[in-house]
Amino acid sequence: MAKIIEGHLSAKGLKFGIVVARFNEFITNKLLSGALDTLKRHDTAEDDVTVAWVPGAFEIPMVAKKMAQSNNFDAVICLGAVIRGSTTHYDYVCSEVSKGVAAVGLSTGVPTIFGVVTTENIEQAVERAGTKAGNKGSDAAMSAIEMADLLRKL
Ligand SMILES: Nc1c(NC[C@H](O)[C@H](O)[C@H](O)CO)[nH]c(=O)[nH]c1=O
Ligand SMILES: CC(=O)[C@@H](O)COP(=O)(O)O
Repeated sequence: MAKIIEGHLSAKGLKFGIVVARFNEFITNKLLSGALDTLKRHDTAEDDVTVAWVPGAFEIPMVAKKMAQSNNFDAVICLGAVIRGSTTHYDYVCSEVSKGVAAVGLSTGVPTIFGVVTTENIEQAVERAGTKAGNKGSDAAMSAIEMADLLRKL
């Protein structure tokens, strides 16, 4: 019989860092609320959550890395909203934030969760920030809880 190791959704005693981008704050505030609400509903103590605001999604990886290296967090949740404009800027920001967040997780061993919405327009972003397509901040918090629990068991 194989030994199966799974992360469960109990966040009691776990510590979380959240990095959230101020750019498109009308969306990222909703992602943050979703993440905080989900952590709370899974028994995370308020004192066990630290939130750092950064200017835009491009800056997320640097602060996520600092948090992950601090040994103070079981997981780091990255929240942002990159919405396509009329130039190629969108592609550069998306590419850097996604690669950067992945690199932080792999290089530090601390689960670093990608809760950045990358959308073609504002409507798609609104849909993913607590309306018809759920709340990606809340989804990111669930992934963080599961991964933090899994990592402590491995
Ligand atoms: N256009 C978006 C940005 N752009 C700003 C960059 O993230 C960065 O802050 C700036 O280039 C300075 O280094 N950021 C987002 O989060 N969302 C966008 O839609
Ligand atoms: C995601 C972005 O880069 C965007 O806000 C920038 O818009 P634009 O390409 O029109 O400068």
